[in-house]
Amino acid sequence: MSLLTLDALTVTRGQCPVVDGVTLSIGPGECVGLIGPNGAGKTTLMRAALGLMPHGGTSSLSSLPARERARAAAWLPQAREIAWPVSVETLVALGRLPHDSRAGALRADAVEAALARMGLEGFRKRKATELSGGEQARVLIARALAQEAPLLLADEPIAGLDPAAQIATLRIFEGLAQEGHAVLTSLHDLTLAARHCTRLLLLDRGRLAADGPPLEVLTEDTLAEVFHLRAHMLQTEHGPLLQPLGVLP
Ligand SMILES: Nc1ncnc2c1ncn2[C@@H]1O[C@H](COP(=O)(O)OP(=O)(O)OP(=O)(O)O)[C@@H](O)[C@H]1O
Repeated sequence: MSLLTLDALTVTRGQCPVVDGVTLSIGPGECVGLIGPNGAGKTTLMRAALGLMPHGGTSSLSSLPARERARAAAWLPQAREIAWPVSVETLVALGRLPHDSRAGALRADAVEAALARMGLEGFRKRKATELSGGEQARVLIARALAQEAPLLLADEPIAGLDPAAQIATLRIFEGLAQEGHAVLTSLHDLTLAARHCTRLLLLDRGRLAADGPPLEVLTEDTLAEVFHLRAHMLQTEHGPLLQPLGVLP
């Protein structure tokens, strides 16, 4: 069973393909990290997969009607804009909007579970616009969790979070996968990617350069070729640890 299937997904900006013929499938139980240097095409790939921008090839999500797609996949964009000064619990409850029956849309237990999962019970009455950047990020993740879609796509969700919140968030994503959901998340911290993801997709100038278990993707050769990074991947009692040593010319 696949929750997302891409076949030769391609996005062209001007003459240049920024996502170039990406074919892959993501199924239940997977926590997939999307990695690659700045500008590699990670955001573009996820937005095209969701049908949010014109593309060539196919995505199993992009042709779905909007409400159906929102029940199939939750989307956490990189830009964390909270437009209105609503309470945290109201904002998280907006995640229920794709569920069209009144009972589904108002299911308070889904909102409560999302607030609890993100450690936000104490914030429920606060205005979301009056929280710190990292707190707002947690609220937006909670809104995506409240959606209870089988697949979560998240664009750099841990950027700007403190170290404990980064690990806690990735553990939540791992937990979702263990419950039978799937997660596709872009991230730049390669150690956390290696520790918390079941699989990594490495994008290099729009092309899928590697796809597999983290330690098979994060080799010293691929780190050098794609990231221009000299680095060691150390195996420690706490799990893998990527030690950057220098930038290659
Ligand atoms: N609106 C746009 N118009 C033209 N080119 C764009 C536009 N948005 C992105 N690009 C280009 O598309 C390429 C891929 O961008 P994208 O944002 O997908 O990369 P990314 O891997 O998510 O990068 P980062 O890690 O920096 O967030 C980049 O070369 C970028 O300059």
